[in-house]
Amino acid sequence: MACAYSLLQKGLVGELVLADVMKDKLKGEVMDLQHGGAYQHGRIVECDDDYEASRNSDICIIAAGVRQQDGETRLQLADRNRDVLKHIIPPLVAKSPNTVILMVSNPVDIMTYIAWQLSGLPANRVLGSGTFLDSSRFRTLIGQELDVNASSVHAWIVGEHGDSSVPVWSSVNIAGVHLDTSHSANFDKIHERVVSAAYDVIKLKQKGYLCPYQSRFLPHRQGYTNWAIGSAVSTLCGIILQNQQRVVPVSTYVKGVHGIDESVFLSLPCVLGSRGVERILHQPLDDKELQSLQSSAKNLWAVQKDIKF
Ligand SMILES: NC(=O)C1=CN([C@@H]2O[C@H](COP(=O)(O)OP(=O)(O)OC[C@H]3O[C@@H](n4cnc5c(N)ncnc54)[C@H](O)[C@@H]3O)[C@@H](O)[C@H]2O)C=CC1
Ligand SMILES: CC(=O)C(=O)O
Repeated sequence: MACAYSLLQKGLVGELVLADVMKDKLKGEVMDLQHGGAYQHGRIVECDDDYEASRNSDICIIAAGVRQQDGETRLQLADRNRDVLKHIIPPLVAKSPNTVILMVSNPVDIMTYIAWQLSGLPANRVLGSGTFLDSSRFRTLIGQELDVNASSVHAWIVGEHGDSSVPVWSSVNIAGVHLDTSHSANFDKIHERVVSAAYDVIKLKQKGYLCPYQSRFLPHRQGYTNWAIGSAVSTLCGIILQNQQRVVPVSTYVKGVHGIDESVFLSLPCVLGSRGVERILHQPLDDKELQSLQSSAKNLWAVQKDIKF
C-alpha cells in the first residue's frame, strides 16, 4: 500500500490496478485510495483473481506474501513466499506478456529468481528492488553523520538485500571527495545499522503501549517497514516508465559477473530503462568488497538451491 500511495502521490501512473487474496481488505484499501481522487491523478482499479483488470500492464510490482516476524530473517520466508509466487506469476504474465516485473516480496533476491523462472520472461525484464533501499539507508546515515543531504552522498550497497549486503566504502564520495572514514568511529557502525534497519523498525513499530489519552493498553501488533520501500519502489517505477536510463542498484541475474559462479540474482549497479535492466555496470571493488560480494552470492545460493518449484 505504501508503494501504491507513493506512486499516486508522484503522479506516475495513468492506471493503478491492485490485487490481493484478502478481498475485503483489498476493497477497503481501494476505496480509501479512491477517496483521495480529487487531489491525485491516476485511476485506481480493483483486480479479481483472473488478473484480467491488469491486462497489458507496463510494470507488475509484486509485494504479496508473508513478512518477517520480530527477529526473523528475510531468508526464512523463502519457502512460504515461493508458494505465493506460484499462484501469482503465471496468470499475471499471461495477461501482460510484455511487462517488467518488479519484485519486492522477501527474500527479494531469491523471489526475483523464482519469478524469473515462473514467468518465462528474459532476465532483464525481471528485477528486484534489492539494495536500492539499503543504499538509501546507507546514504541517509552517512549524510546524517556529515550533516549533508542523502541525495548528495554517492554511496552504494551491493549484494543481497539484507544480512550479507556489501557496503562499497572504497567509492563513497561527496562532490568527488572520497570519504576519510578514519576520523569517526561512527562510520564503523553505519553498515551494521543498515543491516539491522528493518529489524529495528519492525521491533519498534510493533510494541504495545499504554495510551495516555484512553488510559488503556493498546496491544502489540505485528511490525513492518513500509514508507522507505514505498519511496524506493515508486522511484524505480518512474525510471522504468520514463525510460530514464538511470544507474541504480537493483537485483539482477549476475552469474559470470565479478567472478560469481552461482545462478543467483543480487544487486549491482544497473542501467535501468523501459526494458528493465539494460546492462550491468562494472563497478571497481577492492579485494575485501569483492570477497564479500562473492560470499553474499554463496549465501543466497545456499538457500536457493534447496527450493523446489
Ligand atoms: N524488498 C524490500 O525492501 C521489502 C520487502 N518487504 C516484503 O514485502 C512483503 C509484503 O510485506 P507487507 O506489505 O508488510 O505485508 P502485508 O501482510 O501487509 O501484505 C501482504 C499482502 O499479500 C497478500 N497476499 C498473500 N498471498 C497472496 C496471493 N497469492 N495473491 C495476492 N495477494 C496475496 C496478503 O493478503 C497481504 O494483504 C513481505 O515479504 C516483506 O518482507 C517489505 C518491505 C521492504
Ligand atoms: C523488510 C525489508 O526487507 C526492509 O525493510 O529492508
